[in-house]
Amino acid sequence: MTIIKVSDEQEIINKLTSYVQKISNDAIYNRGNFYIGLSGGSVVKYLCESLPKIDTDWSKWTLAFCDERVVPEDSNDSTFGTYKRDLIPKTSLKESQFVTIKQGVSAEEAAKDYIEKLKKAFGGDEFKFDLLLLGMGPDGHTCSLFPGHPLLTEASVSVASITDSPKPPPARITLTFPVLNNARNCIYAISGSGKADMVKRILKDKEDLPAGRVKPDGGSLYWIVDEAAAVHL
Ligand SMILES: O=C1O[C@H](COP(=O)(O)O)[C@@H](O)[C@H](O)[C@H]1O
Repeated sequence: MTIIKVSDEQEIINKLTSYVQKISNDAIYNRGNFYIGLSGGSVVKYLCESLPKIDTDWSKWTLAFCDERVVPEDSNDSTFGTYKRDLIPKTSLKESQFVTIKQGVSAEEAAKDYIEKLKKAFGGDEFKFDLLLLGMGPDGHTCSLFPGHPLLTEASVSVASITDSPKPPPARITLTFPVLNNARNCIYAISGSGKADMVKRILKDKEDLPAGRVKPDGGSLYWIVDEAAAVHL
């Protein structure tokens, strides 16, 4: 694990730009395509600023979601809806390159459908992402994997549904830990004093909280943390 301390949010964006550029171009050079998993929450604004600065072959990108809220695409809570509005117009990405959730169905059905869509995208049932871009809530959750929730030990499915998310909206789908820990690279982008206590509990005190369980098997893990969030490290 590499912890990268930066001064502020602008530096988080700069670091993301250089890391994603390198990882995407390596993936395209070595395997001909690039599979990335995007998160929601505060990470969205960083990515909508950093990704358009990247020099890459956008046509080789497939973009899926580490988790997604089961809401209409035009809802402010829809993670895809936000990237569609704030990222796509700034790049030459096409909407069809995003693996999106089925609309108008239950979380359970959306999760099952998402597994099928990922199988098509990856050409098989091993979902090996080149890069997952992750956020962490002040309670230590990542994706839609919350402290103390039974989904933390879910290993029978690659994408699970949740209808009792402690953070609204309650219905979501999420990648499970076996998929997260099968990624080639995972990057957390964390900012602000509101995350400082949790950053310390996970990175210094090594408490067993969901975000700390991301340890890609044979892959690389980076935590980009700004000064305010890293204050207790
Ligand atoms: O609800 C969610 O929360 C986490 C963390 O969000 P943040 O705003 O505290 O950064 C996010 O990573 C996840 O994708 C999202 O659905």
